[in-house]
Amino acid sequence: MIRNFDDVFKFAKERGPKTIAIACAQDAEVLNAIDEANKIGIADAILVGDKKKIQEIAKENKIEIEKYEIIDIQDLSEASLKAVELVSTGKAHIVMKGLVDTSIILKAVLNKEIGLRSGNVLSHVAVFDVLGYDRLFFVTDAAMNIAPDLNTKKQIIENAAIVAHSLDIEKPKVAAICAKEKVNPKMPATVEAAELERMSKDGEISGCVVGGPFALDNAVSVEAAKHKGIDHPVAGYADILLVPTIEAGNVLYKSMVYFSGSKNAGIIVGAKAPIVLTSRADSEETKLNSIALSVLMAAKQS
Ligand SMILES: CCCC(=O)OP(=O)(O)O
Repeated sequence: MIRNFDDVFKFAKERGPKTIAIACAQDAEVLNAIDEANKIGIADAILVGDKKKIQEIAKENKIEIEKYEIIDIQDLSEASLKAVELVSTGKAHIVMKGLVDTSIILKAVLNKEIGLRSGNVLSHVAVFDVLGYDRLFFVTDAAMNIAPDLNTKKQIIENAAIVAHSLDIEKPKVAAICAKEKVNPKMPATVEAAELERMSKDGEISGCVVGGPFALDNAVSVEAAKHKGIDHPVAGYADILLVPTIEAGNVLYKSMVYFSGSKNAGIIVGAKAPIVLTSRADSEETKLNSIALSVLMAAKQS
């Protein structure tokens, strides 16, 4: 079982290298991250984007850019489509978002002719290595699904469970996070959380154990759960934190990055191949962690 990012890198070295097609690669953090991933032997890259800018950034950052194939496309949508096409035609295993809006790259991923649709719901999974915990947390969905309905939440959970499986966590515990741990008909998220637990018990959700509703404290802290008198196999032991809406997820994501200094990674799953997708403001380290995570996902999917 993989418990932290050191383990993620250890296993990515064993299960990689994988080739990453980077859409709009003219970004210093992205180029430094992919070059580091290449140096440690987990990834190779095809850089799609503004060649002149890519070469300038490489020179400023002392990156030996000759090692990589560059496909010169300046238009962001066209570059995103080309990166996706490289994956759908088998020339690369993973797509990575460079200096481009999430909506543009996702439009390319969903393109009917050359996209990477699989028929499943696509969702974002952020992985956090939090100081003081001996396991990784999976937060979903902080970036894509705005206000998922019950069935979409089920699929978001199953997508996150697949990511956990790629990290050798066989039966992840999923907490459906709400503002409180009791069902309140005035709070629809609590009603749906209880329904997700029921669906899990009845075998309608695969690859994990779901509990809910939980507030964040009793999902991640055994002491908090005991203090509140909650006796449940998921209470205090959650691996996957299913948030009710994108606002809750995005605030949790950015709180963990900016207030707790947690290490993190992010990918989109549910397509035919993993898509590395972090916040534009995330660090080079986060982008490198995300590459390592995507290598494990690609190894699982191939
Ligand atoms: C994974 C977080 C998605 C996000 O908020 O991205 P931006 O900060 O680039 O908007």
